[in-house]
Amino acid sequence: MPFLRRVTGGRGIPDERLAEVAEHYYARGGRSPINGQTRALQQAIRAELRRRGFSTPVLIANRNSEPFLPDVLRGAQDSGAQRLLVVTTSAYASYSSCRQYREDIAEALEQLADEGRSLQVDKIRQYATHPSFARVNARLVTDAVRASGQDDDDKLRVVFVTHSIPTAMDDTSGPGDGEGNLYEHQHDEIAHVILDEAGITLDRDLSGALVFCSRSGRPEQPWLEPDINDHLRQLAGSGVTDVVVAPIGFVSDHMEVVHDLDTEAAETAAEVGLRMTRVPTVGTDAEFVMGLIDLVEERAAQARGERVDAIAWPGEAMPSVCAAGCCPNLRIAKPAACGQD
Ligand SMILES: CC1=C(CCC(=O)O)c2cc3nc(cc4[nH]c(cc5[nH]c(cc1n2)c(C)c5CCC(=O)O)c(CCC(=O)O)c4C)C(CCC(=O)O)=C3C
Ligand SMILES: [Fe+2]
Repeated sequence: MPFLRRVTGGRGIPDERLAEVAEHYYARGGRSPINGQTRALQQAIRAELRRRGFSTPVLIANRNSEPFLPDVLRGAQDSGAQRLLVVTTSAYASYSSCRQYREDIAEALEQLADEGRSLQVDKIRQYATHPSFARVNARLVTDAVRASGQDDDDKLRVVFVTHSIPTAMDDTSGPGDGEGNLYEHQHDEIAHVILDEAGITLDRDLSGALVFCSRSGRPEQPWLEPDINDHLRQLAGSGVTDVVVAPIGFVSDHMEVVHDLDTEAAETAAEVGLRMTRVPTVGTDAEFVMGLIDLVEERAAQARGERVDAIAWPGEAMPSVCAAGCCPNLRIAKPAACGQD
């Protein structure tokens, strides 16, 4: 509950919802698998850096549980660090998946400034549009479609899933000079190229849809839809027998995946008679990790003032330094690090 209260900090998520979510954690020993998964990613990043000849220390900091960001920054400075480069475990644009992290970095730096400390913190660009991310997801979906054993294209659907967010948050996602809705748009584009790639590799005419999980908030507040469970019920009545569920919105098999998909959505699928194959998240896939370290090198080159060609697929590269006012906090304006504002 203390963790859940920190996550939702004053955002009007009803207590009943928190009590319900707490049960998902209690059912798994009172903790999330995300901690172990983040440590595995830390090791994989460290190994890839070593392979490229860098001995840079790799630290973990959380927004809502130990080790907390300000403590980690303080510790890093005590051991001699002057600059840090942030890699978030979150790929897409939006307030929840990008700016909120930047606000927490700014707040931590302010705390340190009050203690007379100063550190420079930069961040790699959001990597949903770095080619490695879509490529790894396409390979994982291809393998899962093959493993499903369903060869009839009419009977199989790929169900792409991401975290629902309030529609008001999606509406303002993006650099601000664009049309908004960049969160949903980036997912749509990735879902499309994955279907294309998997279809080409398997010589099949695959179809699928983008759906959402883990909605919270007040019922009267609109969030992105359809919910995966409603979508599965609908598919069952349309001749589909097999679903391949691809959690493209997440980078590890954390609680949203093991509970909301592997438990809840799997129950719905069983109830309506659909066979469900769940695609793994990118996790510590070597190609994904290499992509992250390519971005680390890209950001370092930018910091040295070198011209870099920021590769992207699908869509456009997100900036390493976010635009002023992008993906705004809809409740209170707060300072955010790693951006023009
Ligand atoms: C876009 C997005 C991502 C993906 C990008 C990213 O990864 O950043 C994400 C990831 C995650 N969300 C997580 C956990 C939770 N999110 C909650 C609540 C919320 N998430 C939101 C959005 C997102 N969330 C939003 C708009 C809310 C409403 C309240 C608010 O505006 O803040 C709540 C409160 C209870 C509830 O209502 O469900 C919990 C416990 C965990 C940890 C899982 C674990 O422990 O294994 C992870 C990785
Ligand atoms: Fe969340």
